[in-house]
Amino acid sequence: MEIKVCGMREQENIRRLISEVKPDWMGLIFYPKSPRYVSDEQTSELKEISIKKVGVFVNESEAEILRKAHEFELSAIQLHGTESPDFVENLSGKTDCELWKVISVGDAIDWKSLEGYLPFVSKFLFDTATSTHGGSGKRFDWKVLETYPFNKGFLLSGGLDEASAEEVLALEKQLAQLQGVDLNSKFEDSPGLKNIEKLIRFKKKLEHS
Ligand SMILES: O=C(O)c1ccccc1N[C@@H]1O[C@H](COP(=O)(O)O)[C@@H](O)[C@H]1O
Repeated sequence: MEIKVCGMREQENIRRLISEVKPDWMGLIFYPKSPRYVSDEQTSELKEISIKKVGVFVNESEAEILRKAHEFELSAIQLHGTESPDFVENLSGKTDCELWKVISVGDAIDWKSLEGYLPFVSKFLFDTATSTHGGSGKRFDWKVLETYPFNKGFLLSGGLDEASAEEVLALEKQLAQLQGVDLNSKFEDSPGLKNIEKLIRFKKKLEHS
């Protein structure tokens, strides 16, 4: 099970994340309205760090996404807005980064509407639909995923906390396409500052259950 820790930006916090938690991915949020926003001033301290970085974008222009991907040496681009399949197709021709499309989940998911993304994305990421786009700390009802019809892997997101580990493992038994989890606001002491001890405990629970 992969672990992505999102919304990182403080140097000492990142150093501890890499050495003590060792997640598979670290997320940098490039959505200006987010309290976890990473600005261009942080480029030099964040580019050359030894972990795969995912840039999180919300309805950002293609040029800006490509610029940030280059500047911050991203391995993946997480499209967290209402980006269309055409937008994702165009972007896929211009970058070597993995593309992840976020699906905002309300009461139900229209699986047909995801088909257009399939050739261009490495994975989907399911998050709770909210007006802030993400980082809400709110969970959706995971039952809607039980009818997931594709082979494509996905990450589970939206309000995951320490207590979610057992349920995540139960869902993994049901759905082989569940590749990993995305951890964010429920593991924070303040926006953008993760509680390393909570992350370590969560990872241990995933590994030892
Ligand atoms: O965290 C944010 O501020 C944010 C803002 C806009 C888009 C995405 C954002 N974060 C992503 O939100 C999900 C779920 O986070 P949470 O666990 O509910 O806090 C996660 O994928 C983050 O990458």
